[in-house]
Formats: sequence, C-alpha cells, structure tokens
Amino acid sequence: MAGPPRVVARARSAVRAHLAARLELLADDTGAGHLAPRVLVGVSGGADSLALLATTAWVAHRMGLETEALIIDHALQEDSAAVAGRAAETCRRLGAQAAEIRRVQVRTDGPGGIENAARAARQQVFAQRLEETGALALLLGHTLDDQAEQVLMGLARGGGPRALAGIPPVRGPVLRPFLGAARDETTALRRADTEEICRLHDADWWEDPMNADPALLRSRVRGTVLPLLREQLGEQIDENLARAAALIGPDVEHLDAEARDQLEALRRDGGELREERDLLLLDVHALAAAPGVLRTRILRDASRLAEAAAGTPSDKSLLRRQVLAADALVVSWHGQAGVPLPGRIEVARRDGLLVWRRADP
Ligand SMILES: Nc1ncnc2c1ncn2[C@@H]1O[C@H](COP(=O)(O)OP(=O)(O)OP(=O)(O)O)[C@@H](O)[C@H]1O
Repeated sequence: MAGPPRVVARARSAVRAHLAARLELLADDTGAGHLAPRVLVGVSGGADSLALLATTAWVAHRMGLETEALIIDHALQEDSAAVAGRAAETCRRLGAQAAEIRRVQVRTDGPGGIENAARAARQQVFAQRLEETGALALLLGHTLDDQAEQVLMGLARGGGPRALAGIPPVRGPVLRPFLGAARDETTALRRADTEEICRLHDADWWEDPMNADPALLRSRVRGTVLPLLREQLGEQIDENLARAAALIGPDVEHLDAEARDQLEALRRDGGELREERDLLLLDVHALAAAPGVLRTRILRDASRLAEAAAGTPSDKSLLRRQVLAADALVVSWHGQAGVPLPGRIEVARRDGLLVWRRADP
C-alpha cells in the first residue's frame, strides 16, 4: 500500500518529533501528569497554520492527545468574523476536537504599528489559553520562509546575535515544528509545502491582505527582496538564511543562559540596597572579570530586572549605545554620571558597585 505523499510524511514526522520531545521533557520534570492531554494549534486561516492543524490532529490522535484550534480574530477587516468562522469549520473537518475563536481589540495607532500590536494581543491570548486548558503545548505554523525573512529583517535592522538566531523552534511550551526538529533546518517545511498539504486535504486557506501591504517591511522582504536575492544569489538563499539561524541559535541560547546564571550569582553577592532610589547592585570588579560577550548580556538582563523593580516597565529594549556606555562604566571609567536607560532608570558606578537606580526626577 502506498504511504502518504512525501510532503505529508515530512510534516507528520516534524510534528511527531516536537510533541515527543515535549512529552519526554515533561516526563523528566514530572510535570506531564498535571497537564491535560491536549495540544493547541494557533490558526490564522493561512496555509501554514491549516496544514499544521491537519498534521497535528492526525499525529496527536495517534499519541492519545486531543487537538484544539485556537483562532484569534483581530477584528482588523470587516469580514474578520466570517474568516474566523470558516477557519474554525475547516479545522473541525481536518480533525480538531475543538475550535476556539477569541476576538481581541488591537490598537491601530500604537508605537510599534498594527503588526506588533496584533502580535502582542495574540501572545497574550496564547498564554492565557495555555493556562486555562493546561495544554501540553501550543504549536505555531512558522515555516522556513518565515525564518529566512526574519533573519534578513534582523540583519537589515542592524540586529545582533539574537536577531540573527531568528525564530526559536522551541520556547517553553511554544513549538514550531515546521522550522525543523532540533534546529535542523534541513527538516523544515517551506510555505509552498504547506499549500500543497492544504490542497491534498482540500482545505481552502485565507491570504492575509497585510502580507501584500508594501508599507510593511515584511511584505517588501517577502514580495520584492527575497525574489531578487533568489534571482541574483541563487534559489538556495532562503535555506542558507535559515541555516545561519540554525547555526547561531544554539550559541546564542548557551550564552544567554550562562549570562542569566552569572547574573544570579552576582546578585547574591551584590550586597544590600543602600539608598531609596537603588534598585539593583552588582559588584563592579566581579562583573569586569566576565568576558565581554557575557558582560553585555548581563547588563541588558540586569537593566530589565531593575526596570521591573522600579515598576516602570517600558517596551523599549536597551540601545546599543546605552549598552556600550554601561559597559564603559564597568571596564574603564569611574566618575561618570549615570547612563539613562529605558523605564526612567539609570545605571551608575558608586563605591565599587554598579548601581541601577531611579533616574533623577
Ligand atoms: N490570528 C491568528 N490566530 C491564531 N494563530 C495565529 C494567528 N496569526 C498567526 N498565528 C500563528 O502564528 C503563525 C505565524 O503567523 P504569521 O507569520 O502571520 O505571524 P508572525 O507575525 O510572523 O509571527 P509571530 O506571531 O511569531 O510574530 C501561524 O502559522 C499561526 O500558527
């Protein structure tokens, strides 16, 4: 008997590998027993997420798991409720035991644009639904094409290693099986593969009109820049960009984890807060002993902690010049005034300590 088409088999194997790894991890942590035998799939109605839903429903069923489609209606077009309703119907036909539609309000005039506001709203619902259902995992349909676009946009914006590491295939309970198993981009699926899977399932998908909006960087990268790069640099450019992310990803994750551990240790030895404005103190000599790649990460993480401690969290990350100025306080400079940071705080040097404190009013 002939097996499933090759593309379907590849998709199933990617989803199976991700779910099996998640179950194994939870079994080690003895956390699996507390979780419902359910997986969530974020479905936009696009080809990538419908293909993922169909694949997951098939695989999960055979692993004794239920599949719930989670559809977020951003209410950004007039027909958005109808699009969400049709997607839910398709998901049930493709084997989902449940299909949840959540309507969210998205600010259209926010600082990061509609795209970022929609993403933030989506992530909030994802986290909430994971909590409500106690599901094992939430699966998202990002493909190798999304990864290539992400890396290119990161480079274009002058991003560092984190930007070049692209979209993580696994982050806690959030899994992106179509990015490939264990950072192996050769097992990733292309957007065209997901369209083929949808056609094989006779499932109509929705094309997001925002994808064609030239005002958005992502649309220009997808519609103009990558086609040109394929023509000029070769058809393998998407795979090569995704490979760069796969190669750098583990290095970045390792350094980030190391920096978190070192910050924890430095905080333990950091002494008591002395002034009312103080938020966080670190021993400057201990910090100076860390290599530069860790120091800059520790400074970023510490600044985020201090911002949270101040109760004035901003959605801005540290600028490169702020990191360099803070690092200069550590390695070379003693009497300099505080370096202003996001969230109305600053970092300064005082008595052998690096001090994060509320900024002078
Ligand atoms: N409205 C939605 N409802 C539920 N899931 C969604 C929705 N939009 C996107 N997703 C999920 O996110 C995946 C990626 O979608 P898309 O590429 O449009 O988002 P993105 O903005 O690039 O991603 P991210 O959310 O990571 O920034 C989809 O395959 C789907 O799993």
